[in-house]
Amino acid sequence: MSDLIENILTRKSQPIIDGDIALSDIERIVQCGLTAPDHRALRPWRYILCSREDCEKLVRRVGLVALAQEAGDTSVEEITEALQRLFATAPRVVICVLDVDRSGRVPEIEQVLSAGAAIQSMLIAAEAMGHSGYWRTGKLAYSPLLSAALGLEENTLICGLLCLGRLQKRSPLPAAQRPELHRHFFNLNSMPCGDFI
Ligand SMILES: Cc1cc2nc3c(=O)[nH]c(=O)nc-3n(C[C@H](O)[C@H](O)[C@H](O)COP(=O)(O)O)c2cc1C
Repeated sequence: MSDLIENILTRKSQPIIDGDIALSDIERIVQCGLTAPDHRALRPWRYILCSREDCEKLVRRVGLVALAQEAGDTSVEEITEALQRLFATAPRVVICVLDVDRSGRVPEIEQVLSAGAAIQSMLIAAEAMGHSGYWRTGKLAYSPLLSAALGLEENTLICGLLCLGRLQKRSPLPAAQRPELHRHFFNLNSMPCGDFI
């Protein structure tokens, strides 16, 4: 089996990653994301790299946005805590955003699928390079405060906070963790027909 297939089959997200990775490796990983299938070549994705040192900067920006928008203290606290928790899990976070093209040329769902495909490619690339990753969303991805703090427009979605780093020792994929093929993959002849036949 090729290394690529083996990498995909044994891929495992790592929730806590400690070691940092070189910027050149992150650029390579993002380059892999940019090969995602993309209907009509919209190129709707953007990737914002943040390091642990950027966490406080983001927290400050969120505070300023909240002040300007007169948003409640609790939402600032929630986002601050979520940011601190996020950066405690990994040294680098790539914020994966999708600038949704609403011209109607490509349905939004296809743009979201493309953004997801790009993130999956980045996860696989990171692992193939000996690094680790974890795809997160949670309240941060859907926080208008964080979006504003990042200067994102209204038509922009945060599709993932891709945590990246290097582990001293990666935990292996536990046996039988992956779904069984026969539960998800069917032959047309084994599918029930509707009444129309
Ligand atoms: C769009 C998306 C968002 C996710 N958000 C979170 C999240 O916020 N927190 C979390 O613990 N796992 C999240 N996950 C799941 C993990 O990234 C991971 O896939 C899961 O823990 C299973 O591990 P595996 O990738 O090794 O199979 C998300 C997955 C996807 C596809």
